[in-house]
Amino acid sequence: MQLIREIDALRDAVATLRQEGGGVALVPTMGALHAGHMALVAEAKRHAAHVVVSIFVNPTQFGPNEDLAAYPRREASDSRMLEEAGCELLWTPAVEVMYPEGYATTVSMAGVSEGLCGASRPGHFDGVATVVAKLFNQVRPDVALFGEKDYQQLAVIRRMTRDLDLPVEVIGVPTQRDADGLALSSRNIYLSDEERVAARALPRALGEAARAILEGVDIDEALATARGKLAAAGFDPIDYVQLCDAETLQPLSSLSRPSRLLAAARLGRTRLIDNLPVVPAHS
Ligand SMILES: Nc1ncnc2c1ncn2[C@@H]1O[C@H](COP(=O)(O)OP(=O)(O)OP(=O)(O)O)[C@@H](O)[C@H]1O
Ligand SMILES: CC(C)(CO)[C@@H](O)C(=O)[O-]
Ligand code: BAL
Repeated sequence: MQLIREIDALRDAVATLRQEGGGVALVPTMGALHAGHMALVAEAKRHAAHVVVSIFVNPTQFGPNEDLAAYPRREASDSRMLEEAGCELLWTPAVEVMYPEGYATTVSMAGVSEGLCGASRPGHFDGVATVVAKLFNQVRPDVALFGEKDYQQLAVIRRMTRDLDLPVEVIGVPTQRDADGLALSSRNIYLSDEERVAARALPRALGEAARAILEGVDIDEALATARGKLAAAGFDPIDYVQLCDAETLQPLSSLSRPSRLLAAARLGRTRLIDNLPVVPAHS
């Protein structure tokens, strides 16, 4: 595996891979890799002969009071995991390479980026859309893979790719979970042992709410019950528990079309997110 830090070297290395044929897949990450990331790498290998992974803790997607400084960085173990998984190029630009002196461009969109985490994390999705657009231009992959764990992020990237006519197929990968259902996430490392036990209330509350809604329980009642379960488990604040249109992410008051149940809440110093599909049988 080649570890590359400069754009010219990246472009040369990707051109060499492309000459071999079979296509190029990109898996953008912020490192501190776990089985969730490795699921994306495994899926990438099913779509292209060559897998490029980026590790870049993108400062522009962190708010002023968020955990940019504390965000886990594990370069050595990340490299080992990627080498073993068959990744051929690891793109790890420095912040100054990604955002050089004089940088002044932001990719921003309306709609899917505005509610949910867009409301809780002002500017977050501008940061995400901008860095992913840059990663797409730097690597020029045929396919790019993102996790459904960050469902709103996936929707933002799909929207951007369509709107800007970017020649990249965006592929979503199902959320990988721990044995007790908690979505794998780099930030789970922040949880104390006690908090880690309490955190399982998030997937459980969402699962129970999804089942209730499919059984005809009033949506507002089901969402309020889920919020109550999270509060009882120690989550505070609860940023949102919301049933949304699966594509537009607009809030839904009836189960009229394929939907997604999304939640974000803080447990101690750790903000956790999760989401589940809610698809009525007749849809
Ligand atoms: N449990 C998971 N299942 C599927 N995909 C995942 C999972 N965790 C992360 N991913 C995906 O991996 C990619 C890189 O995410 P990132 O590096 O931010 O890791 P993370 O675990 O999401 O970290 P964080 O704790 O900051 O949310 C994203 O597309 C993300 O959706
Ligand atoms: C997509 C991404 C790599 C952009 O920094 C990040 O938001 C992430 O890891 O989910
Ligand atoms: N995968 C999540 C990226 C973030 O929270 O910034």
